[in-house]
Amino acid sequence: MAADERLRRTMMFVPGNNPGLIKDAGIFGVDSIMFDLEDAVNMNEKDSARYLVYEALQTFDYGDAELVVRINGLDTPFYENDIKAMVKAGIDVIRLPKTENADMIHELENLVEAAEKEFGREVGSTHLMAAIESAMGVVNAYQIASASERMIGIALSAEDYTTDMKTHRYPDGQELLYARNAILHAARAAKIAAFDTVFTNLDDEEGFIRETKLIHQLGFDGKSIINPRQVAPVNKVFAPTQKEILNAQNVMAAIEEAKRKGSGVIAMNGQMVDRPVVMRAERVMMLAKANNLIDAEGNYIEE
Ligand SMILES: CC(=O)SCCNC(=O)CCNC(=O)[C@H](O)C(C)(C)COP(=O)(O)OP(=O)(O)OC[C@H]1O[C@@H](n2cnc3c(N)ncnc32)[C@H](O)[C@@H]1OP(=O)(O)O
Ligand SMILES: O=C([O-])CC(=O)C(=O)O
Ligand SMILES: [Mg+2]
Repeated sequence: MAADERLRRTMMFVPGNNPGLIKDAGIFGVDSIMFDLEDAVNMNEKDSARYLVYEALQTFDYGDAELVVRINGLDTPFYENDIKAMVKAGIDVIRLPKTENADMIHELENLVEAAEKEFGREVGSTHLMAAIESAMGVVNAYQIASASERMIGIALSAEDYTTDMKTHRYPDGQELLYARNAILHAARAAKIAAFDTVFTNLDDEEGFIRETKLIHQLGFDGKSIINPRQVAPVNKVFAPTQKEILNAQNVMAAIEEAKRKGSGVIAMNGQMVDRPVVMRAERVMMLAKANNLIDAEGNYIEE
């Protein structure tokens, strides 16, 4: 599947030092599994975690999930070995934490390309994404997002970001309003995905759903998550309603009719249907399919 066609509603952190979690990470239906070599792993376990994730990637079948690894930052002694091992293992996406500027993506890209050549991987096959965790990163978000053809997304990392901003996270999320919007605009302008940050209080399901509804409304593609219990609520928020699905089906039928008549635009119930409307309808149908809300013929399945 092309990198930009994927659904990326849930990107689940899996600590790279925990064999049990790594083994079972594929059974929860997440869109992307993100093995973590950075902050979930103690300093004295960096080498063993890298080895464990490398072995897991050779051993386990994670089905259709996109496989991502969060490597250690460019200010650590670990990132070069992380990049080599993960490229050798054939990881889909490398996520760089604490990204401040485009030069960091260029450095990452050079090392990834060298590793692809060293290990006989196709040059360009390893995709990249950046976590933005500071004021500097937010200010440079578009430069970061557009720094490489390999970039598939940027993510807000609010735990470190709020620390850098000399605040902390509040239930209403006002402290993240600017960063969320800046990151979204940068991602959309660069035509890559935007991911919202983790929600760390696993017992506050109501707060988690409230935050997910907000970021869905803003336009994020999905959320970084830390636990399988967070998958179903995110998918539910991102699932289209029956009305949205029926409307999308009508749009697709109308545009087919327009094409038969040799036109790219047509009116449907007095509303103009053109390319942006069709693109929204296509995304609704993709989400409907992912949530098993339509059958193979595209008919809505009554609950
Ligand atoms: C600020 C940052 O950098 S955030 C990123 C770094 N942090 C992380 O990676 C943390 C990832 N999450 C976790 O380690 C765990 O979810 C914890 C420690 C937060 C909570 O763990 P638990 O209390 O065991 O959660 P819970 O009881 O809900 O787990 C349910 C099941 O899901 C499994 N599970 C929980 N989290 C994960 C995960 N992230 N990946 C895979 N499996 C998981 C558990 O092993 C358990 O399986 P079982 O039923 O077979 O025993
Ligand atoms: O990427 C995330 O959401 C987790 C993280 O590192 C942070 O919040 O600092
Ligand atoms: Mg962080």
